[in-house]
Amino acid sequence: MHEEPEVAVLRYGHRPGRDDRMTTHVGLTARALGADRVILPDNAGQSKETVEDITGRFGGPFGVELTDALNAVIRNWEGVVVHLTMYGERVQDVEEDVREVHEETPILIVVGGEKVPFEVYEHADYNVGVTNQPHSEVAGLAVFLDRLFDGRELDREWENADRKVIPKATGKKVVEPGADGEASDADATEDA
Ligand SMILES: C[S@@+](CC[C@H](N)C(=O)[O-])C[C@H]1O[C@@H](n2cnc3c(N)ncnc32)[C@H](O)[C@@H]1O
Repeated sequence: MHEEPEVAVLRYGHRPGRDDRMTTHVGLTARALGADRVILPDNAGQSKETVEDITGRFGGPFGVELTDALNAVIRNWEGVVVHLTMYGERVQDVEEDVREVHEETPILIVVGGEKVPFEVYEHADYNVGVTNQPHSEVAGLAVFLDRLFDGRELDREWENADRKVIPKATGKKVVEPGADGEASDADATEDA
């Protein structure tokens, strides 16, 4: 999926303390569900560290950046800007359009925290609602990415991981990936 044009996620706003987990989860969700990088406000350094730590252990590639110029990131984006908001067009009505545009063009997905200024709505090429009900930036991002990639992100392979979870019906199995990327039984640890 990484030969496709870039998918970046911009976390618009961060209240230290109150938003720490949410901002971290925006980053982790962006990573797990197929985005190439997340851009966080510069007061979210702790979230950056956590997402980088997870990428170091569970694999990448995935980039994490801080910015002190959220509006400039949106204004200067060379591609399509999708702002996720409960007030937007229904995701099921625009997803096909967005997928087509993405075949040729990088996408910046903007998710808010506290109130998002109207300027963002105006600059966005698409304001998209994952339902028109209030919920969470993490939930909205997850559903949108899954629609964007049409589920392909679920089969993604991870590079340079120092551990890999082997899916099990019951219990936990974590292994060290072998040189060929395959797990070896000798490496297996239960309950890691
Ligand atoms: C807790 S909401 C607060 C939004 C705030 N009331 C405003 O007007 O911008 C935080 C973020 O979650 C996302 N969000 C919440 N509900 C959504 C929905 N139904 N569809 C898409 N995104 C949603 C948006 O990105 C929003 O900025």
